[in-house]
Amino acid sequence: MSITSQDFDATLKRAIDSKTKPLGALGRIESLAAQIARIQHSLSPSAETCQLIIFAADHGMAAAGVSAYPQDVTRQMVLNFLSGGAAANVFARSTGADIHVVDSGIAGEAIDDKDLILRRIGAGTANAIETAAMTDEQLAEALEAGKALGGAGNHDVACFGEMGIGNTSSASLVAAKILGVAVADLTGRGTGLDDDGLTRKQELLTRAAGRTASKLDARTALTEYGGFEIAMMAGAMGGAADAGKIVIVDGFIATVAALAARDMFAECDANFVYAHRSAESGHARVLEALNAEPLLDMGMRLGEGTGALLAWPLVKAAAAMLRDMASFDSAGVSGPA
Ligand SMILES: O=C(O)c1ccc[n+]([C@@H]2O[C@H](COP(=O)([O-])O)[C@@H](O)[C@H]2O)c1
Ligand SMILES: Cc1cc2nc[nH]c2cc1C
Repeated sequence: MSITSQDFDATLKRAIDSKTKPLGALGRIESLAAQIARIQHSLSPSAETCQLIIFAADHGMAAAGVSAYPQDVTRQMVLNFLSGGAAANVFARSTGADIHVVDSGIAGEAIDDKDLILRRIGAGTANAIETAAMTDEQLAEALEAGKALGGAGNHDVACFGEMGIGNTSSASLVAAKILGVAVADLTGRGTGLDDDGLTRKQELLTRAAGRTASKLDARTALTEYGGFEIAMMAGAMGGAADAGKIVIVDGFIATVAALAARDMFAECDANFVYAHRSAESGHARVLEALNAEPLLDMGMRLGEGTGALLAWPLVKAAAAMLRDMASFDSAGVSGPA
């Protein structure tokens, strides 16, 4: 006989409330544990193993001057990931997560490195200020490749990160079109534009947004404005959720991928845990639209999945709490008077 979700929720609440602590005293760790238990349909859940996949790609828009850094930095940072020197590598080592890097469409020749996963959709997107960033076929290919990568392997936890100069512009446009809001309201400084740079970015993105209707479905928004890494990450989030993994959503760009995934893949968001509130100004608004309260607020705006990696220990601890903590009965501790 199968247990209904109502029965499961009641049993789960009893299990959490019977742990040796005052009722509710572990705060958000308790709701996080409940979410993980529902994802795994288990009162002994596990979040012990974690994989970070970083998707890297370039953006035609970068040439218009929407970023504080040159496009070459995407490729240079991928080489840095491959030699283990980036923040994502350091955090993966310090938390014990596995890390993989995917070329989703870096400009120029493909990088020749045995550790780099090649899923190149193209050598960067077209300039989305003037024209659609990618074709329908390219979007379908990126979503499929992402789904397969996100669903593979047997880690309990999947973190997805990105690297792509210009991708805050792409993410702001995709989010604005899915939510039907003005892109200027979701436009921030990215890697660190000054005031003049931000004004110019807002003007360019407003021009780009003017090419299409004010509200678009996720697939059209990704085709018009998405990056290959953002589309692949959205697919990976859907694939990982399908495979029953806990998905930790990183910063601004990753949250926009989650917003798109939610529109495209039914019920995947039940598996999403939002890691942190990025300092990128549009992130708070997108999180609000998702009704998501992230675990951390560290003033970070790096990307690469760094915020997701820092949130993993909280996720791991929440699962361990439910699985391993003694109950009042088993420990012989008195309940409330
Ligand atoms: O994750 C975030 O919230 C975040 C916020 C701002 C910037 N980034 C990173 O910075 C790059 C994009 O910034 P930009 O200014 O080139 O659009 C890209 O590689 C992202 O990983 C990431
Ligand atoms: C140096 C650098 C590292 C990054 N990591 C993610 N986005 C980045 C952007 C820059 C510019």
